Amino acid sequence: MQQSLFDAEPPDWEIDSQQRRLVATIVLPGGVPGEFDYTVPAQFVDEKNRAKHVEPGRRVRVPFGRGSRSVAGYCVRLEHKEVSAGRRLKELIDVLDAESLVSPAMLRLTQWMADRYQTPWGQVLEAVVPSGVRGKAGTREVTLLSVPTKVAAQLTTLTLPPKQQAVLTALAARTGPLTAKQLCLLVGCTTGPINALRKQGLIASHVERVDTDAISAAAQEAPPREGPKTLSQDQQRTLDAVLSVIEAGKHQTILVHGVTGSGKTEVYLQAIERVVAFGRQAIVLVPEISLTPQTVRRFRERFDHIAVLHSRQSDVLRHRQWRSIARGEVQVVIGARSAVFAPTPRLGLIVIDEEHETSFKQDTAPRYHARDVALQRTAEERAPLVLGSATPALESWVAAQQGGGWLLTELPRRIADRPMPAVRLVDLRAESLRGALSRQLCQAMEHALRDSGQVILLLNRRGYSTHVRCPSCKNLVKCKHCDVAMTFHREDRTMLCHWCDYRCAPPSVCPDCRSPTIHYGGLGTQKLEDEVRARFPGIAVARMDADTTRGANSHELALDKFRLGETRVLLGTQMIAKGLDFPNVTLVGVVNADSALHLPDYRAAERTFQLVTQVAGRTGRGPRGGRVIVQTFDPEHPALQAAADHDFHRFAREELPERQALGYPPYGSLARVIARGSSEPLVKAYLEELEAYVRAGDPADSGLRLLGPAPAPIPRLRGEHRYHLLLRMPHSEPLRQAIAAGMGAVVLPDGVRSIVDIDPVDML
Ligand SMILES: Nc1ncnc2c1ncn2[C@@H]1O[C@H](COP(=O)(O)OP(=O)(O)OP(=O)(O)O)[C@@H](O)[C@H]1O
Ligand SMILES: [Zn+2]
Repeated sequence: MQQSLFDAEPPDWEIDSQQRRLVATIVLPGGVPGEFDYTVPAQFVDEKNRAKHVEPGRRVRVPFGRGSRSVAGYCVRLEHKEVSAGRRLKELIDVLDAESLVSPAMLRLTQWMADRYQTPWGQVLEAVVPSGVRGKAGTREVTLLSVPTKVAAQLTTLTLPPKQQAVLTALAARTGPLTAKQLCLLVGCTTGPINALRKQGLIASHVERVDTDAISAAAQEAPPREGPKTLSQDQQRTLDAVLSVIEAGKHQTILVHGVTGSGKTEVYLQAIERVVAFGRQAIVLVPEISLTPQTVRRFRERFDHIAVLHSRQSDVLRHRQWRSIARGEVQVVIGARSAVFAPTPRLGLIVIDEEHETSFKQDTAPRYHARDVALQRTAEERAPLVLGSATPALESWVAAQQGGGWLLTELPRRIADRPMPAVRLVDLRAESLRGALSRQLCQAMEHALRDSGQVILLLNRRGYSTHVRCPSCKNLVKCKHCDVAMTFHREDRTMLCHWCDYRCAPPSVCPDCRSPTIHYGGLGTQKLEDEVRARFPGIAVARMDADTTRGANSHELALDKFRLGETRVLLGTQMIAKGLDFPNVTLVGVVNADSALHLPDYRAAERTFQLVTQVAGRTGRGPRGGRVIVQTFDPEHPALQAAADHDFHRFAREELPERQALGYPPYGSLARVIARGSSEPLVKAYLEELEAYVRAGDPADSGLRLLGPAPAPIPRLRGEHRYHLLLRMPHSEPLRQAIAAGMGAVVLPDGVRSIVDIDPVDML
């Protein structure tokens, strides 16, 4: 949608002067939709002042709206246009960036995202360019002085006052430019003679951005170099498939389905070596949680120039890395989902490891999925995309079947033909459980520890007691602001809401019926830790969850201790479930496999399959083998049965027909509109109106299905009521159009906010 901001009455003298004008098109970062045109004054196209040159990808300042408020926006287009008769465009006020923040390719990508995720283009750009880059963190502008070549040639023929002569000679003798301050120090003068020389045009100046300090970002010590490993047959076959696409210089998506421990990472490394040999760059996306020192080390052992991007970096470091990547100095960028926007000048390959992970989906606007963005980017920049997983997302799996257009390669065996670990499902209904650990799991732990093996225990709930309940009135202690149970954390003796972080003291009487007894039920990682310590005295136990990994390096330190064998039992939430490669782990225990099974989410079975398969994959990775105990109240569940057999094919075969019957992804496209506000009737009424509008405008044969509006599974969050509307259609494009039309037409009442989530992952 092209919009222009015109003044109401053009002055008379403008009307005749219709001509082609240079017009900059601007989008705004603050969520205002639309594109806005401005004319460009001559000073912003002056070749002599590149720092103030207007250019797509730079930010500019413009007068906006009726009051011509000055706002910053991104220039996304620059072209000569007929300015329509009798109208006058406003003028650009200033150019804010001395160089473009985003490449033309990235502009196209963000425009695609804006459409795909129904988010204003400017807002997408603001999210894609890190704040450290926008703020040019760690740099400042300096004015640098130099002697123009013409002047340098006739240096000896000039007659100048002695000080000026000294300054000019000193500056001419330097190979690089200097600041005025440096020059003063060098010659031992004030700025007087320098200014005099600048006035005469004998010294030229230009403005440049420099680092505030000279510390190199690459202070990391390089580990000893490793050569490539001799590949297994499966690995070689997979590598060949990837290399043939790399060499063809085209785009193609390759799904690498390899069981846990089949050596997928080695294949990525060798493929990237080829990309780097071609002078191109690779981007490797990993789930944030897998950004372990182990993964990074494996890349550092192979490549000279690595950039690691993660969420805990300072703005200064992020800005330096961004610039270094943009200059083409970095061979491999490793990072979580936002690394998909790394400004590599010659992209040769994107790899997404553990491509099924939900952390690749962003949960704030723009609600993009890094897999889809990577697909679009590699298609545009004609590079291969490699997706790897032991448990591919069903969307990817279907796309890689016959007719889906992707290539599929499989690694069905582990490295060195190691067997997959035996998995035993323990039926908790048949156990009279005193604590968290069944008799079988305890025995297996004793056995593993006696054999000097190590143990991983997965429990996907942090805290001590996950529900605190009054035994007489049966009421749960809930968060004051959210409709969710609060968790008791024993370390600081507080009740905590995991959604809004609200804390309060544990109640001494029931808040509802004042009964003096309160029951602390439900099992969290803290309680599990206590139980393990009590049952296995003298054994070093470590817990890893969001509470223990707040410190900057705590995650790495905990894993290092486990790798060195100082910790014997590692227990924690899903952050210990994937990516880890510790050969001495001979037992994995899943304390409660059902936690994800009963979520109100059509992917509940898939999530359960993935989690159990991935955590089971952490054992049996060394010559000593390994086994897995999975505790469940639902041992017949097909997802658990398939996970116990490490049988992804069977899981897919059983799950896909159900998805197909219901029209859920991968057989249909899904969107979710969530509305929230303090007034429940208003929130509900808004979605009802939206639902009615979309339904009325729907052609009968579109296949549209509308579900709701209904209260969201978490009906109240941070003091606001939440409703949602689910929309399903066979194809994504018409679905997005229907939503865009509805959102455009139905007025949002005051105090109600709404978001659109295309291809939602979070269903709560
Ligand atoms: N060709 C090879 N020869 C010997 N060892 C190898 C070879 N390829 C990989 N390895 C080793 O095998 C182990 C498992 O490999 P890797 O971690 O890459 O597997 P993966 O498929 O990524 O596993 P997961 O999906 O479980 O994370 C690693 O310790 C790795 O160094
Ligand atoms: Zn809360």
